[in-house]
This record gives sequence, C-alpha cells and structure tokens, in this order.
Amino acid sequence: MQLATLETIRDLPAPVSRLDYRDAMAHMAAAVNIVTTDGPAGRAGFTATAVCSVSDEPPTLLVCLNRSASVHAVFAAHQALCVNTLCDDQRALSNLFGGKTDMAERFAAAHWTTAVTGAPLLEGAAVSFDCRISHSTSVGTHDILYCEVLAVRQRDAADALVYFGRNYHGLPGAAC
Ligand SMILES: NC(=O)C1=CN([C@@H]2O[C@H](COP(=O)(O)OP(=O)(O)OC[C@H]3O[C@@H](n4cnc5c(N)ncnc54)[C@H](O)[C@@H]3O)[C@@H](O)[C@H]2O)C=CC1
Ligand SMILES: Cc1cc2nc3c(=O)[nH]c(=O)nc-3n(C[C@H](O)[C@H](O)[C@H](O)COP(=O)(O)O)c2cc1C
Repeated sequence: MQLATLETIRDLPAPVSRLDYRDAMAHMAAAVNIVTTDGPAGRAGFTATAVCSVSDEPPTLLVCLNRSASVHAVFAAHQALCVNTLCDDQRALSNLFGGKTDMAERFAAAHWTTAVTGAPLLEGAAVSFDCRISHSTSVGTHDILYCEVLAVRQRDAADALVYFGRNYHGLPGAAC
C-alpha cells in the first residue's frame, strides 16, 4: 500500500462511515457530564461525553454540542454554562438529560445551586465547572464551545461514572 504524502493527504476520500466512526468511538471511555445553563432564554441541560480540558491558563475546557439539539438555542443565547461531572450514583440523571424528556422533568430530578454565572450546579456531582463561553466554532454537525472556567466545586472520593461500550461503568472513588 502506498502511503499518502503531505501534498496528497488533503485530497484523500473519507473512508470511514458515520456508523463505523460511532462503533470506533464506543471503544473510547469518557466521563459523563450534565451541561446546564440558565438566564433570559430559560433553563436547559443535556448529557455530554464530548467534554475535554483545553488549557490551564486561562482555565478552559471545551464542550461539543449538536446544533440540532433542542437546547442549542438556549446555550447560544446565554453564552454561559456549567459542566457537572457525574458520580456513579447519578446514572438515571444521565439518561434523563440525554433523552427527549421535558426540561422541567429533567431538573426536578435533582437539587441545584448557582455560583457565578447563574448556570445550575448539580448537588452531589464529582466536580462542577461554572463557565462563560469565550468563543465557539462549528465542525460538521456540532458546535465546539470553548468555556473559560470562572468557579469550580468538587466532591472528594465519590465513585466516578464512565461511559464505555455504550454502557455505564462505576470506578471506585480515589483521593485526587
Ligand atoms: N458527541 C455526541 O454528540 C454524542 C451523542 N450521543 C447521543 O447518544 C446516543 C446513544 O449513544 P451510544 O449509546 O454511545 O451509541 P452510538 O452508537 O450512537 O454512539 C457511539 C459513540 O459514538 C459517538 N457519537 C454518537 N453520536 C455522535 C454524534 N452525533 N456526533 C459525534 N459523536 C457521536 C459517541 O462517542 C458515542 O458514545 C447517540 O445516538 C447520540 O444521539 C452519545 C454520545 C456522544
Ligand atoms: C451518554 C450520552 C452522551 C451524550 N453526549 C453528547 C455530547 O457530548 N454532545 C451532544 O451534543 N449530545 C450528546 N448527547 C445527546 C444529548 O444529551 C441530547 O441530544 C440532549 O439531551 C438534547 O436532547 P433534546 O434535543 O431532546 O433536548 C449524549 C447523550 C448520551 C445519552
């Protein structure tokens, strides 16, 4: 097989289908987060595994949000959000915020507080990052939201929740 050179690599066809890509991604373990916002456009939240640390100065993480999600317009309006990373005992919340459930029903299933931006912080989360969205870009079906962290709250030694192989798994708590 002839390898592509730097000059030809941009012209290569995309040989991986959407389903092949998803099957491959199912092999990548990820933390499970509920991403929330609140403000003039209302309260909204969704489950997200596409969350990642970008930089520690300024402290910044990214969240990938599908533009076809019902919550997309609300996040775009507020330009602020909170990433709440779930513990093992919060699997039911992940399903609730990942489905087609009514927004009031999603939030009624847990207790919430606020920090700086007004976005809801989940009681009992492993960690919560209260953020302003500093900028965003669009790639394919998703917006990548770059989020500058304005406040953090963490819970020590709780069992972590991991999404892997299209299923939830618990990890024993550890001192960080
Ligand atoms: N990044 C995303 O937007 C994700 C969306 N989901 C949603 O949850 C449903 C169930 O997911 P699974 O049980 O894991 O089975 P699945 O076969 O639909 O997805 C397998 C893996 O592919 C990735 N993936 C799925 N949908 C994606 C999308 N639209 N854009 C980019 N990556 C995507 C995720 O890593 C996911 O864990 C998905 O069909 C999707 O609607 C789940 C995980 C990530
Ligand atoms: C485990 C899991 C992980 C998900 N991760 C993401 C994600 O990273 N980005 C995203 O846009 N949607 C993700 N979703 C889908 C959203 O949670 C879902 O589209 C969201 O709840 C909006 O649904 P709605 O359009 O019915 O309101 C995920 C769903 C599940 C169950």
